[in-house]
Amino acid sequence: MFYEVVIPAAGRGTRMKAAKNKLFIELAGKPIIAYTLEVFETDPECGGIILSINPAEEEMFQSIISEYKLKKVKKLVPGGKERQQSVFNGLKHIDENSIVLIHDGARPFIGHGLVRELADAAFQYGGAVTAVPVKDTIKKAKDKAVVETVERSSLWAVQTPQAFRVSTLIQAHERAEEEQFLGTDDASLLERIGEAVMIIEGNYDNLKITTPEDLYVAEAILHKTRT
Ligand SMILES: Nc1ccn([C@@H]2O[C@H](COP(=O)(O)OP(=O)(O)OP(=O)(O)O)[C@@H](O)[C@H]2O)c(=O)n1
Ligand SMILES: C[C@](O)(CO)[C@H](O)COP(=O)(O)O
Repeated sequence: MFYEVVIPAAGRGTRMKAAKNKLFIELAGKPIIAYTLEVFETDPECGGIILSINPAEEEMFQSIISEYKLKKVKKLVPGGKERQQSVFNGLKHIDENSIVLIHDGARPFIGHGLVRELADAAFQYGGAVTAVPVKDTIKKAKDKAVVETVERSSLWAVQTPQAFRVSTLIQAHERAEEEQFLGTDDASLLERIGEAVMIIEGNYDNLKITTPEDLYVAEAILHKTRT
């Protein structure tokens, strides 16, 4: 299934506590964002990439695009204050009759197989996310006092890519904006307006590089995939 992708890359990386956008941090000599972009660059089914960025970082992104010969990056658009706004800004540049994938710049370890499964599922159902079964016991708490233990068998830790029919996702974003709803992922915007979202089981390697210790894990995953 032919698709386009929006990559939100305009975050500040607050939790990484680095002096720069965490997407410029290098793993084995290559910036994190270059790994992420290369997955889509090398997938024949990907028609184009829209990158949402902080305009102050445009030169850095352009230099990575040129160094890694990323020809599918069609446009750099300004990101927003929140991830949701960065995605919405990118979405405005995607053909409304197609399938779009939304994928965090900070998740470099995805493969073509999963990407294609998601695009196919979005064509069939409207929305699809990749997720892994939750491994820990999850408790709800108020002021650190436990309120309840949530039944784990139905819990999934949701990742990106998330794939959608473009018209459905635009409608969901417009409604969220009108109603000032801010979600932590795009699928939640579909869920709240009653649109279907299917889960495609992914893998635990699809790490979102968020905090400093994630860099050690990322190096290990990279090493594993190269040996
Ligand atoms: N206003 C924002 C916030 C986040 N992102 C992007 O969304 C993805 C997931 O966000 P996260 O991992 O939370 O990144 P940051 O926002 O950079 O991190 P933090 O929340 O620690 O500041 C990242 O690729 C990030 O660049 C974005 O495009 N625009
Ligand atoms: C969309 C997401 O990757 C799903 O796991 C995640 O929620 C984005 O990161 P954030 O830390 O919530 O911005």
